[in-house]
Amino acid sequence: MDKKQQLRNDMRVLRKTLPQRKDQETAIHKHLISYLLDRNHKGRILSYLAVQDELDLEPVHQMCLQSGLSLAVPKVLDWKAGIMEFFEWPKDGVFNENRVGILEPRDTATVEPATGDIVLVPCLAIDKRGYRLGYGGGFYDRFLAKHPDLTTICPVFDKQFISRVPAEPYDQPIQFACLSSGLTSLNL
Ligand SMILES: Nc1nc2c(c(=O)[nH]1)N(C=O)[C@@H](CNc1ccc(C(=O)N[C@@H](CCC(=O)O)C(=O)O)cc1)CN2
Ligand SMILES: Nc1ncnc2c1ncn2[C@@H]1O[C@H](COP(=O)(O)OP(=O)(O)OP(=O)(O)O)[C@@H](O)[C@H]1O
Repeated sequence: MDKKQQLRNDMRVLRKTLPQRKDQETAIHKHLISYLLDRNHKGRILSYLAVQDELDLEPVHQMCLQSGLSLAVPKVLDWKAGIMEFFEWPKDGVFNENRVGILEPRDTATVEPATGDIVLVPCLAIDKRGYRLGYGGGFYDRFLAKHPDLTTICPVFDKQFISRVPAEPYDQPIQFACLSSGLTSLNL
């Protein structure tokens, strides 16, 4: 098994037994919400709907909807080619479950990302250079390569912030990690 796959397996196991998971999650929500409100962000938030033991961003979504911030989540368009796009949050609450159990908007419009939009990127692990480990589909790498002018933030549990993620030439580094201690700049 290659290094990346081994690390994926290890991080999936680790994610199941995180210490103070709920406390960390709550702290991360607070930091993200303050960041979005303090910056008076007017663009879109491109978030994700948690699956398995992923960090759940529900309170952040609630804040976006209450504050009138425009919120979108991904929908996989082509599993083989690793293509996803973002779709507006459905005000009618209608989602479909995709083949790996992730909820995706059913009927809403696709969004064309604009400069400065904020992407909250799910990950299994991230390092201080901003290299991230996902499930291996290359969905975010392809999406971010097409849209280099977005602000990227990985919300992560402390144990997911690791010393080194093996990086490939196509890996798109992430700009910030949001940990329970706050937002930290990566890629330095
Ligand atoms: N919440 C969330 N949404 C997301 C992503 C994500 O990482 N998290 N994605 C980020 O890319 C895209 C979907 N990509 C995914 C790719 C593989 C698996 C996954 O669980 N694969 C299983 C095999 C499951 C199966 O085939 O039945 C595995 O790897 O074991 C999940 C999401 C778009 N939406
Ligand atoms: N911009 C790209 N163009 C073509 N292929 C790409 C691109 N980015 C990634 N890939 C392909 O996607 C595959 C998976 O990449 P990687 O292992 O980095 O996924 P990941 O970042 O863990 O997953 P995800 O982004 O879905 O969460 C690689 O085999 C790679 O060849």
